[in-house]
Amino acid sequence: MKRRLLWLHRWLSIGLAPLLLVLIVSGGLLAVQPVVEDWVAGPDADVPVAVPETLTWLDRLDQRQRARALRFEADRVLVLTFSQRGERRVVPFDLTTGEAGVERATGESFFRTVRHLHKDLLLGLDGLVEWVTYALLIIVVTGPWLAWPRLRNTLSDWHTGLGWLTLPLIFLVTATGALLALQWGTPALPEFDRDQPQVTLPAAIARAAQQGDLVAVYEAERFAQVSVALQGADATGNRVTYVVTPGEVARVTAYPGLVQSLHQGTWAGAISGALNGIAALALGFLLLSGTWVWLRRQWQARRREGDPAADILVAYGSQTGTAARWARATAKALRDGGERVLEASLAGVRPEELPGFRQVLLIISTTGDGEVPDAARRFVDALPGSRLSGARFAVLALGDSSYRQFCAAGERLRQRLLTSGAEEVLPLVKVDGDPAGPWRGWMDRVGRAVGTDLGELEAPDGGDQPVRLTLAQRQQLNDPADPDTNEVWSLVFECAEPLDYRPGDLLLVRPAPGAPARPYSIGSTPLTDPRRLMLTVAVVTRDDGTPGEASGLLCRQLPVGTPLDMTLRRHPHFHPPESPDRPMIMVAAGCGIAPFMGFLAEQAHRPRTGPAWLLFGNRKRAGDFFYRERLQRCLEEGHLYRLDTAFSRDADDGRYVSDCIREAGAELLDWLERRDALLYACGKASTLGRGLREALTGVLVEQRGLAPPEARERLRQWEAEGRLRLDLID
Ligand SMILES: Cc1cc2nc3c(=O)[nH]c(=O)nc-3n(C[C@H](O)[C@H](O)[C@H](O)COP(=O)(O)O)c2cc1C
Repeated sequence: MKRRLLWLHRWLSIGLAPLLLVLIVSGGLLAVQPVVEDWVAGPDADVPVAVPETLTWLDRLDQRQRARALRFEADRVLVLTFSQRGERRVVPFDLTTGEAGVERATGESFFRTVRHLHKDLLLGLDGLVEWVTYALLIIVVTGPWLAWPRLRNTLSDWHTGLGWLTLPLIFLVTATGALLALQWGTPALPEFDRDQPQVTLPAAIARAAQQGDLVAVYEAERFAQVSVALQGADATGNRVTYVVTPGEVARVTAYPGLVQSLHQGTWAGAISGALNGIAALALGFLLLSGTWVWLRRQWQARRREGDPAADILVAYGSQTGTAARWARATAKALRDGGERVLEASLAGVRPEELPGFRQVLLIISTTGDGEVPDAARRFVDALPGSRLSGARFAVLALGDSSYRQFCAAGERLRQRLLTSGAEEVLPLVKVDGDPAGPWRGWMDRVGRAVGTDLGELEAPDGGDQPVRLTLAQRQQLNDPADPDTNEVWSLVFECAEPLDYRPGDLLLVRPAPGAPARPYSIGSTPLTDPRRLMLTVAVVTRDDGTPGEASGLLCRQLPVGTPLDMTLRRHPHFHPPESPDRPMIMVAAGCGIAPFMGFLAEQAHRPRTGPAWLLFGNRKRAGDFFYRERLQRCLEEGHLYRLDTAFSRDADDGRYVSDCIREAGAELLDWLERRDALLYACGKASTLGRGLREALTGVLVEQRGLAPPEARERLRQWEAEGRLRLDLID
């Protein structure tokens, strides 16, 4: 329901913005018209002038009966308006002397134009104005259902806050506008024949006095070619309005009527005019601020790293950061060669964008059992059915031939691009292990394909680093007596040399020569002790009940005190925030807590003002609440600002970490959007990965009124911007 309302509110406003703006600005000007006119011309008469005296003055001052309008003002001034050959003249007469004063240049013709603009856009489009008025009423009425006001200094909160604050006023002017469009509250005018001779002002006044109860006059004006509308008073001093047509003298009772005077802001003189003016200002602000917020979001969604006018796209799909690092080196080499390059994660690219580039270079790794990295999955899934003729691409596929499906993700990407009609400009290059050599060969051909001399190529810094570590401690974290829990160990390794790494980097363990390496997140910081490094490892159980090779080696077979050769790999995408005041949210399921113990250790050593919030889920509070005491201490010492837990197999809980996200949705969004927090999540792709995306999508739908596709798009955008960082492995 809320989604539909938001859809209506947004698209009616944006679609009709120019027309709405014309109506709002012209309405605002008309609201202040009486005040401006009083200021230019002087206030109206307090007392009407008797009919015989009015007729005498007209007889004296306008013998040829040319006046179009008359108006008595204070201090005995009679203003006559003449129009001759399309030109309006406004002449004031001092009734004490009978002399004509200086002709006035009133704002009347300006306001007449504005009134026309307000009623029919100067083009006779009163039907269109009518529909736009109903649309504006829908926009105003749907507004309050979309968000509560909040006292925060962002443009979108000003939009909501001001909308709520001025709601009675803006509702009044729009609802009365819609009623008038429906002909409610407008006076019923007598029928008349436009071919009849014109009724003059004195004739109209005389007839209204004879046939009706008019005894004194405030003002009169000819209208609709042959008629006269006049305002005066009856014998008891009550205001009366007459419309005198060639055939009829009609006393109009409903004029101006409550609806009309509410809409025009004339029910309480200058004050009501000012209130309507405020309503118009508020509506104008709401329209512009709402549109601006929307445009800004659109623009942000398209923001990428690099040159907006780039004609070469370097895009990557990376699970643990290698492809991203080589993509960066690729982009840098091309930029150094004078090319205009856009560098982006495939998480932030749509297939239909590819034909817009002269050349598309794709670097993609394979993960899991021949799978596409998480961040690139959406892109690869969207390829079938895309029409990409005109797109020119080359793929560098990273992989490891010890896996059964060597470079399968790169092959799948290439195949789908070809099927969609894209043209492959260089043959696919498959990388086995270290990309340095094959990358240089590929770049030579890339340079030739784009016609640039790439010169000296710079391989990325911080490549894999071989390390020899000795197991120093091993401690089981789950309760071995509880068969409901997974076997998880905390391992501490020592190194003879100080190690250079950051929490979140990876330690690759190859259990036997030729066997695939397994990555483990490092959960310590060199700030505590540069010669020690901590891992949290779950024992993988294979279908036949035997443990996985790498996890079995680390948790069961490797005796304490034994050295092991491993590889340290940078994973900069999953480091704690660089800026010390940037808040961080950590979402961990099971042994996904691994890197965050390092984040918290770093938090304790670096003076940081940005708070840390951990959401942790596992099976049983008593059996596998990993690092419980240490987390408790972090809370007490203030390194952890908040800890939410969920235990799915406890009778008194039964929640998953994704439920924690749903429950804390409003606050979580506040951290992400207003406090510019980073959200990290670590766990299994199949469980945490899916649960987290669904929960965050649900929160955006519920809290921000987005449609699910929009919410998913927002997540994709956050992932592409690096606000949402996932380390998901199966
Ligand atoms: C858990 C895991 C699974 C992998 N699965 C495959 C695979 O199925 N096929 C393959 O060729 N390479 C596989 N690899 C090797 C990676 O593709 C290779 O290490 C690559 O350089 C990683 O790049 P990235 O850091 O950008 O994800 C796997 C690596 C890991 C850590």
